[in-house]
Amino acid sequence: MNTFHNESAEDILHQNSSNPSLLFVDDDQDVQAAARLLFRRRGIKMLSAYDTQEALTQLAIHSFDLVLLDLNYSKGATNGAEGLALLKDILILRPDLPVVVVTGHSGVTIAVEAMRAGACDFVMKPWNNDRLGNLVDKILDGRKSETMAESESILIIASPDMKRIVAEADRLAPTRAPLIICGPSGSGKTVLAQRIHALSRNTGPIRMIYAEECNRLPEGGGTWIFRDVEALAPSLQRQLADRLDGGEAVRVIALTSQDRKTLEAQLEPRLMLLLGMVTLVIPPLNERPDDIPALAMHFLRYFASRHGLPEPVMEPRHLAALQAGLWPQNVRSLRATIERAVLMGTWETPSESPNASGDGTPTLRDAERSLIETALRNHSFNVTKAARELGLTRPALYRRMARYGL
Ligand SMILES: Nc1ncnc2c1ncn2[C@@H]1O[C@H](COP(=O)(O)OP(=O)(O)OP(=O)(O)O)[C@@H](O)[C@H]1O
Repeated sequence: MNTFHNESAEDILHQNSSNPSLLFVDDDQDVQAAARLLFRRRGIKMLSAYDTQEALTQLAIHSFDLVLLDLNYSKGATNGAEGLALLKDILILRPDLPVVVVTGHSGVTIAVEAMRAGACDFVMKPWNNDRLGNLVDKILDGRKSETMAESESILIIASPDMKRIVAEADRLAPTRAPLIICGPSGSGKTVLAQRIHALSRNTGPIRMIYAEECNRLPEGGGTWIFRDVEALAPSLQRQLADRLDGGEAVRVIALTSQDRKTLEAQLEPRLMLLLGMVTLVIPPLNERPDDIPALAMHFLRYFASRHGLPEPVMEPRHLAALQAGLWPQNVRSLRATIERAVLMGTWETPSESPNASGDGTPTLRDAERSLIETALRNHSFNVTKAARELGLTRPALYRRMARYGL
């Protein structure tokens, strides 16, 4: 794992201060360190992300005023594809957030492509400290405060299946085509529909309609997302078909946990024909285990930050157990499991926990864990200071933190 945590405890402490904050996305630790020094001197809070997924998680957790974006994060990558894809995701999530591209390897042509895609400026590496500092000040001065992103709209994708589905969704998003999204409960149909709306040219509102509770169709345009579309009353199905047939300026995205064939048997044939030009099918989570590590890391960081608790260390055996797990509600179940792990501070289920002696009496392990936790909290998770207070070396403290999932 990389150094996502390096300054986060300190920075999280300051997150309520009125200083502006920026997210610096770059895989190079030296570059991160140089930037941190520069912005600290200028009174700007800086958080680091070392790859795409960390950047998305940081955006889910914090409210930033600016993103500085290198365009390559994997070893040897120079074509800027990773950065351009991340830029697109950032602009979907936070259309108003200024993004400045800071790049060396990719060259000016790709930096210009990034500006065409929505970046507000670019700086070549190695940068001139005064120039970069002044550019950042200028952007921050002209910026009104940003509202917090909804973590719920973040879509983490790692598996080939999801990459293919999202690429197809992105391709169709700017059209007015109605869509059906099939997938079991909690698999991500709603987040995908939100992404399609965000990428569409539709400036109207997004309306989330629970088909079962719907007793009349909404008025006005925008994107109408029907959840469990098959539950829409037959009379409303007919009305919807009439309105779509009549060319109403509305984009309909129909979500269902049924497969397409079953849906077809339940929907008014005319409505099925109008809605079902394209069907995107999201597989259950256990059919795409490659998504599990990325989702687990995302939720771990998100909930640790949201609850102000340390992230339990995720060892390979925990990950293997997650990948082998059954997820009746798919990503929703995984999310709940990770939130519980963060809240409990451990991956063990209470019945298996070796931390408790069974009769409620604290064990030596409990006492040690609690001492360590208190020392870490007293020092805002600064490991050096906590180790000094506990009379331990840093490595000895790290070993105990790992043991107790701190
Ligand atoms: N790829 C993903 N990345 C991040 N979060 C996700 C992803 N997929 C799903 N989630 C999260 O999992 C939860 C369930 O997702 P969502 O509501 O989109 O599922 P759904 O298929 O619409 O479920 P239902 O059919 O029960 O309404 C949400 O909290 C959502 O943010």
